[in-house]
Amino acid sequence: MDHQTFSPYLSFDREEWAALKLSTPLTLTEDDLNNLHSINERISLEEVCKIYLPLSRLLNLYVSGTQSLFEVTQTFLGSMSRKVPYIIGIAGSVAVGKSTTARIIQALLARWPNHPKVDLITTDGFLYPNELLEQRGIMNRKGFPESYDTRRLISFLRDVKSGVPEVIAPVYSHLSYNIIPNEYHVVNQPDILIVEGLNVLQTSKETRLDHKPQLHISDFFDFTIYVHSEEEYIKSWYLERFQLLRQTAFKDKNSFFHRYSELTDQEANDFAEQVWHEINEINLRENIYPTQQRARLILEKGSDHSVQKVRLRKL
Ligand SMILES: Nc1ncnc2c1ncn2[C@@H]1O[C@H](COP(=O)(O)OP(=O)(O)O)[C@@H](O)[C@H]1O
Ligand SMILES: CC(C)(COP(=O)(O)O)[C@@H](O)C(=O)NCCC(=O)O
Repeated sequence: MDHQTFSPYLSFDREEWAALKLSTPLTLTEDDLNNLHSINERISLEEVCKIYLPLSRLLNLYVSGTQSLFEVTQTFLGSMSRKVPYIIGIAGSVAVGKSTTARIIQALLARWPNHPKVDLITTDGFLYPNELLEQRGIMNRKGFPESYDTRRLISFLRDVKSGVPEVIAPVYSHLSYNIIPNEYHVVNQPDILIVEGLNVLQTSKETRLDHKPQLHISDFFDFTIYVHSEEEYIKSWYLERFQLLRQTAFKDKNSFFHRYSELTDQEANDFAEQVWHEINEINLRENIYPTQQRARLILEKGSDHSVQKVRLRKL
């Protein structure tokens, strides 16, 4: 017996995983490809076919399984309550590619007939506003567990999972580097909700004083994905993205980082390296990477973002 027999995960290399596309009835149209390229122009057709189509097939089977389970429960109860959204969580480091992965999955899942309405939110909307982070002296801890209004996120997830219509999520702007006052994303009973963020697999550290049972963010997910890569690659993607934003979004006078658009490339790189080392790298090591083994599926990306390995929990 090899070692894998005793792992909770089944492990697939790129080609083994690609073969699982099998009879996926859907092929990509020109429009689909344009849509995916508007998410990220560097996504190749090969990557979509080998990695993301099999993944959408697997997710479709899981969603269908849950929908069937819902129907048998309805038969058992003799009632007709509304089905509740299937929630997929996507976790991983800052800049590992969570939001790109989430948007590709959203686009592909929406093409299956049994779940056309796929919504997506990011947990950054549940960060405390900068004013509050400053008051608490934790502005340099953005993304750490204490920087999120976890109670509010849990209550949002509980409402969505209870079938409540029009549940609102606050919205974060990377441009203003803050929560946008009075702006909300309304989640209105989708078939599937994708929730993407650093913290989706985290459990709360504090113990409730009243000893009542405590809910964790991860309690609400039907399926969870952890996007993994080597720290060295993730750091380089972070630095690249920072340089790219400097040439685009940071030029905007309303951007929090506007002053960095005037720096030399070297100065900007030094600044981004500092933010990486002092905030995001520490958070990855202390609070994000340790949650990896709680995911049902792990995507491991190589230096060019291509997925090299997929690990799927046996149950
Ligand atoms: N599959 C991919 N192929 C090519 N580039 C990617 C891919 N995924 C992410 N990127 C790039 O890597 C950087 C980080 O990705 P992003 O999705 O913004 O990360 P996160 O949401 O985890 O912070 C971005 O510049 C993005 O364009
Ligand atoms: C907003 C973030 C915490 C990401 O949050 P998420 O959407 O994963 O919940 C992160 O992008 C961030 O801004 N980190 C702080 C350090 C930095 O400026 O990169």
